Amino acid sequence: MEHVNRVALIGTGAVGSSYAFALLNQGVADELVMIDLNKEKSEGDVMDLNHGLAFAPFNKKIWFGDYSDCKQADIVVITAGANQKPGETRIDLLEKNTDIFKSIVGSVMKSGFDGIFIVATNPVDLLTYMTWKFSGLPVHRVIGSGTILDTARLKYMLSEYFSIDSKNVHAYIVGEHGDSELPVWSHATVAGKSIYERMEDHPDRYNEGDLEDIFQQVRDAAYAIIDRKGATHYGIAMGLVRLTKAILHNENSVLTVSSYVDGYYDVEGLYIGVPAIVNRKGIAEVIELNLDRKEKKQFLESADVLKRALASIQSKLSE
Ligand SMILES: NC(=O)C1=CN([C@@H]2O[C@H](COP(=O)(O)OP(=O)(O)OC[C@H]3O[C@@H](n4cnc5c(N)ncnc54)[C@H](O)[C@@H]3O)[C@@H](O)[C@H]2O)C=CC1
Ligand SMILES: CC(=O)C(=O)O
Repeated sequence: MEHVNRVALIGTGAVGSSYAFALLNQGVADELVMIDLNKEKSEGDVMDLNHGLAFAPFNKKIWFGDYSDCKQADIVVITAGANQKPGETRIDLLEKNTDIFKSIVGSVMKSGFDGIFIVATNPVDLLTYMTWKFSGLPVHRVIGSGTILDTARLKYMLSEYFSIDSKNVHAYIVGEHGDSELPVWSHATVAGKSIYERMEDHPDRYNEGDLEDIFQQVRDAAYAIIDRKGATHYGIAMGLVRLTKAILHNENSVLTVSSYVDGYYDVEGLYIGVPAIVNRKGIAEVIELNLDRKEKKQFLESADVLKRALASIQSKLSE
């Protein structure tokens, strides 16, 4: 009998319901079970999505469920928890969301789940670490969305700046999904040329100083969107579907996910956004880029921000 791919989604708020919608429209996964404390809203979403099935690429099964449904899930995606209010950083959410995760991850594991976790709730690097600790699963089967969204934002903005299709732009944001993240300009390419070479082709059009402005817009994008509409959800939802597809379709895709690094980049025992090969087993390999001196310093500073935040919450692991 053919394997039926099941995704269990925990948290069906702005991010979760957008993910469900994108998953359905892209025809990824055979079954989707939606779980949330807010039963009414989640049930409403399930009804609404089911009414769109006739227009989806192929038929799916979608239902409002409970933790027992996680037992047969290939992937559990967690988007539950508090989001940032205007002016709040992602790290400000740490304590509140760690408590929520302790209960959610405990309930998922109690079901007998033995698949792959994808975490999107903020602060995502730290909650991915917590999910790993609370679940006891191997590190390669606990993945955070990390800087996939920031990398997508960077590709979009570079594509606009250079007037080149974003598919021909290769550039990564790494580090914390948050204020200390950094761009890896030393490995950025546009139309097969290093970003700096491409700028030299047209010195009348391009200026290296513009790169800092582009990066700042990427780093601060969430604040800009939250100020305008209260939350960001479409971009991350599409990124989560991309990640789900890379796993279920065994794609060996390179994505800047939050991965466990221990000894890589001199960082020990931390989840942080780095390029990694993702396939049916989860994270198959973390790619260690040859960062230049400035980037390495920034990366270590970003890891330090995460390390300090983690230290402030260590007691939650032994409670
Ligand atoms: N990693 C990334 O790039 C991004 C992450 N996010 C994060 O995603 C998270 C969710 O954001 P939104 O969807 O905007 O929030 P939201 O408030 O719209 O939805 C959160 C949902 O979680 C549910 N929930 C809370 N506690 C729960 C529990 N114990 N069990 C089950 N469900 C529970 C709520 O009922 C609600 O439906 C936030 O932490 C936000 O910062 C948002 C955008 C991008
Ligand atoms: C909210 C958030 O983490 C983002 O849009 O990047």
